[in-house]
Amino acid sequence: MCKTTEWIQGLFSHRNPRHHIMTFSAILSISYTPQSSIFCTQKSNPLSLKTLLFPPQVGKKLVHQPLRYKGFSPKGDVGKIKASIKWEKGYKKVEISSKEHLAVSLAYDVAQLSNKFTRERGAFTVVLSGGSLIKYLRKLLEPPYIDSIEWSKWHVFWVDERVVPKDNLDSNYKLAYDGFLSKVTIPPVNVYAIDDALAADGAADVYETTLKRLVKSNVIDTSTRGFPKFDLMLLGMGPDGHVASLFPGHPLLKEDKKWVTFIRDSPKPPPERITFTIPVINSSSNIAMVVTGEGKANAVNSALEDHEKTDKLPVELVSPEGEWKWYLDVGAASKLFKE
Ligand SMILES: O=C(O)[C@H](O)[C@@H](O)[C@H](O)[C@H](O)COP(=O)(O)O
Repeated sequence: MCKTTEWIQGLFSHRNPRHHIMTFSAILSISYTPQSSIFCTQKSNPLSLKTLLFPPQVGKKLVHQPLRYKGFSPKGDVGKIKASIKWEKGYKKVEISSKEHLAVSLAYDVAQLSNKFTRERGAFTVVLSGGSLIKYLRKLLEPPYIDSIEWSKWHVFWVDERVVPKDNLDSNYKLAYDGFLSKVTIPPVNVYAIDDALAADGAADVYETTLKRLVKSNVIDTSTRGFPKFDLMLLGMGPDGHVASLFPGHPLLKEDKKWVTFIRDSPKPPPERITFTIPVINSSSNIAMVVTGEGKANAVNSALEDHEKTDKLPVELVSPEGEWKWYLDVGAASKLFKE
């Protein structure tokens, strides 16, 4: 159930001088209640609200003002602002909030999805990233979630992993284990770490074989194109727009057959990694993009604007079959909604 204290909805068109017409539907809310869900459909009366809040003469400028206009302060925890940005497959949902509120909202959404998939499929397949993502899962370790989530139904994977021993400080498995997995009751057999005894190519092959087995036994769903369809993929993004271990300009971005591949020249250390490919990422039922920090503002802006480009950032190749929601802090969102 979506509980929202105040809704402002405006529908508008914006002509991007560099490209062509983009249509945004911006939905702004102020709320202190963690009410959002990737599936949460907000009920409002756009016509009357539009008439009330955006008089007919409203143009581009006013439409871009609400972030400042509503007294949105980068320092104050004023609640969150949402925007739903239209794109060819529906809406990219965007939430902008403080880092603390981001963690609250993310936990709420993950718990909703866990309930849904556990009920519908008897399993919940979750893909983790490395980096700061793990710390944003921290609210799941607190009541009410820690006691109410059916952890035994979770199956945990990594969208990418560094090819290092599991007890190495660089290991994404170690990061997730120390910060999250060791504190919940997911059966160890449902946690799919890489085989750290193998080199990158072997580890990628073995990981793909594991995925194939789990697709066959219906633990992992399948997309119409025959790729594994994970229930929820939790992605981070680098300042250069990389996702998983798919980096700008790298040939791996074009991989369209393999499910899992490897890289030996990652520009972000350590150099050897395995990674899911773009078609696997795009087959997801839900993608949650968790992006914080001003250093990522340009890449965020690029990814959320809908104009045509030839040289796309990795994040701009993400185009999930299912739902797509962005969780941004004020820094990462600082270049959005600007003239
Ligand atoms: O193994 C990795 O390096 C990560 O999986 C990587 O893709 C990460 O998710 C992004 O770089 C964002 O990391 P931050 O959130 O820490 O910036």
